[in-house]
Amino acid sequence: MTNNSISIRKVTLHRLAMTLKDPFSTSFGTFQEKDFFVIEMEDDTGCIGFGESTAFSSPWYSEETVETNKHLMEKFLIPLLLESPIGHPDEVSKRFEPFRRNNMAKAALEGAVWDLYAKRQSIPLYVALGGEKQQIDVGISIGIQSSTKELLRVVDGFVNEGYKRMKIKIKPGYDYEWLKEVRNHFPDTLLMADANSAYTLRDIETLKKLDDLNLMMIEQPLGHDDIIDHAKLQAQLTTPICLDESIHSSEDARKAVELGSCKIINIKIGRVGGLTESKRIHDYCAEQGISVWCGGMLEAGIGRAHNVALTTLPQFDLPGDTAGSSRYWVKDIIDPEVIVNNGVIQVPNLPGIGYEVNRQVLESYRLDKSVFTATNIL
Ligand SMILES: O=C(O)CCC(=O)c1ccccc1C(=O)O
Ligand SMILES: [Mg+2]
Repeated sequence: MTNNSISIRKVTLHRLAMTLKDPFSTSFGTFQEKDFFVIEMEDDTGCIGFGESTAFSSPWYSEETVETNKHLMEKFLIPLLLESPIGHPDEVSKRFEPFRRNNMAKAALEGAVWDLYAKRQSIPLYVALGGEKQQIDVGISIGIQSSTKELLRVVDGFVNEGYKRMKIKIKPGYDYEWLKEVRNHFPDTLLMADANSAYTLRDIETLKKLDDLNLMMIEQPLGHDDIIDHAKLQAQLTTPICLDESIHSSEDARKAVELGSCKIINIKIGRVGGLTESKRIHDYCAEQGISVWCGGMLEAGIGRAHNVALTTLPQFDLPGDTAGSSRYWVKDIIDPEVIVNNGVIQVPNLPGIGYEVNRQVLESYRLDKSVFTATNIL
């Protein structure tokens, strides 16, 4: 270990409950309450880094939940971080490797180490990651609506706000006809669909019809754990398939690309186990000429800031789902909030994640707090 290595002295888990301004519906369920952890990590010099957990309360996007995140962090992952100094944030995912999966629990802690690492050097997190962009283009993800009229109204609002592309959630019975209405009203808008695994190959005729709508891509139409059927489907569609749920690592990305299961990958830091693995997928996709974009998990400000930093890497060549704080929250936990102007976020040139955590607001949402130090876990 060099004397630059990071000795973590204290990890605080703040458990927060926030309520979305509007319910958000997908093919698998409706979200309004968001329960998650803010990870506060302090080193032996008093420097502090922040991370945010992305699992939901129910295991319907992936098998992880807020409670499994808590279990993994408290019992297995935090003790590993407190055990010995860390030379570089890239070592964190390596250190977590003995424990299978649980990527969102790992990513929440790893994100705090990355922020801490950047803050110790007084450089922005995006610079520490090797990012280049000073501003990033973003789109928005639109949940399932009650009527086509309502869907058109919502799309119109976000088009007028300047978001760079509209992603519309679909499910069987809420797909072609609904999207055709949107396409007819917005002939030149960049549109895509996200099925969250709601279809099977038996639905191929419906999925092929979507080829008429000039969609940028269809995200995760088939099984959450599938790359075989997606390859069969991609061979029969002109619209590119983008994988979300199926990709948990750079190895998954390689296999999916080699099989022809997708032409685009949605990178979510939580789903793939952290920023180091996100970068690895990014680098592989850059080599292969595969487009990537940054997905979202309805994050509060800290998770959102991590997404902004990651998106500055060059192969993030399509607008992601990182909408502004005000799309989700009455009051976000960071100052300033993430602001989107005409579909563009200005990347902050401040140390670490580049946004201040507002302790007063954080505490107003806090249900619980637990503290771990090198001594009290022994
Ligand atoms: O606005 C966001 O943060 C992304 C919203 C979104 O599409 C989503 C929200 C919850 C669970 C899964 C997904 C998804 O990308 O599939
Ligand atoms: Mg998705």
